[in-house]
Amino acid sequence: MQDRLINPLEAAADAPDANIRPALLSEYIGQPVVREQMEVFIGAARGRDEALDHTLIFGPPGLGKTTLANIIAREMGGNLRSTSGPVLERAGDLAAMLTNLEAGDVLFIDEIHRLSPVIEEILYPAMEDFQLDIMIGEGPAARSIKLDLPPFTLVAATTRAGLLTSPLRDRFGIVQRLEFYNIADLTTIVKRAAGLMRVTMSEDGAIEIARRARGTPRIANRLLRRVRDYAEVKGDGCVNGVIAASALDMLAVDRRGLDHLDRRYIEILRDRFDGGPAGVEAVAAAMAEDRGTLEDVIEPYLIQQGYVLRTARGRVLTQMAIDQI
Ligand SMILES: Nc1ncnc2c1ncn2[C@@H]1O[C@H](COP(=O)(O)OP(=O)(O)OP(=O)(O)O)[C@@H](O)[C@H]1O
Ligand SMILES: [Mg+2]
Repeated sequence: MQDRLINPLEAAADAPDANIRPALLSEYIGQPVVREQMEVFIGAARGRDEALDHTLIFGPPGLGKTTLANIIAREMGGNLRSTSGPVLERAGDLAAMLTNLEAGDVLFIDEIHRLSPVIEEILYPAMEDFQLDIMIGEGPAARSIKLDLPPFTLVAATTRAGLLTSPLRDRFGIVQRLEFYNIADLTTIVKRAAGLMRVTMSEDGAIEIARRARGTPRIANRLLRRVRDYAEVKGDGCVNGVIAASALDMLAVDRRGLDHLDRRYIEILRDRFDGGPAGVEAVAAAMAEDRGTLEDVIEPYLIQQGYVLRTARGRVLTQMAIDQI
């Protein structure tokens, strides 16, 4: 996965993204349903001077979950406190975060599906009644204390909504699912980022990058940086359609936005499993990848684009995949 330029997972090299990450809902491109709903819910909560309901955001990596969490805090005028499921190991870790919140703050828990059951239990009363119920000390000296928490908003993100327990899921008043972006929205995202990065770019340059970004803003921004390098060295610095296309060809990102992992998945399903149906475990083993990577990172886009079907009997390649790959 390491060498995958269009790997949608976040990498250290994406750090400069902080400057191009949208800060307001009006700068959040695409996702019209999510944006419209959040405008209404945030507007209403602000009007009543209440904390926004707890919000769960789910969708494949790189589509803008963390970005949306930041925007919610900003639009609500609260502070954002961030943590993640795997980081919250002990009850005290969560208690410390909760007791430091001020009214109207947003507590952002990334990868909420990786929360331990103990921590989850503490979260329930905190979400429902803004109460913290914890045990202090051990053995005979142990006692339970109850603390009132200020009204806050829990914003949680996950790539695997299916892994959430239903009591946890049910405690979110707002659930938003992010979709892959279409070419038009990705083109706008690329143009906006290019503007902020002071890259000169033509419309067809932006479209070429958008087409190959696998429906994912993080990948679009990453490809933009590499194409800019190419334009500076091999051209006059301007990213036009021709420069973008030859840069992306050099980077082995194909015209459908598929990369070698996507193609390998399709080839394995076609050649070793006769096009399927094949169980996800079997395909993962054949690819020497884990099942989670297949389900989170590779399959969502292939399914959305119509290359692969997920059936009760397993994964099946569509005619389109057989014709094109
Ligand atoms: N709607 C959007 N409009 C413009 N840019 C966006 C949008 N969504 C995401 N981006 C850009 O894509 C980058 C990746 O988004 P983000 O980090 O929010 O993804 P994520 O869903 O949290 O991914 P992960 O699952 O890996 O945590 C951001 O830095 C931002 O620049
Ligand atoms: Mg994130």
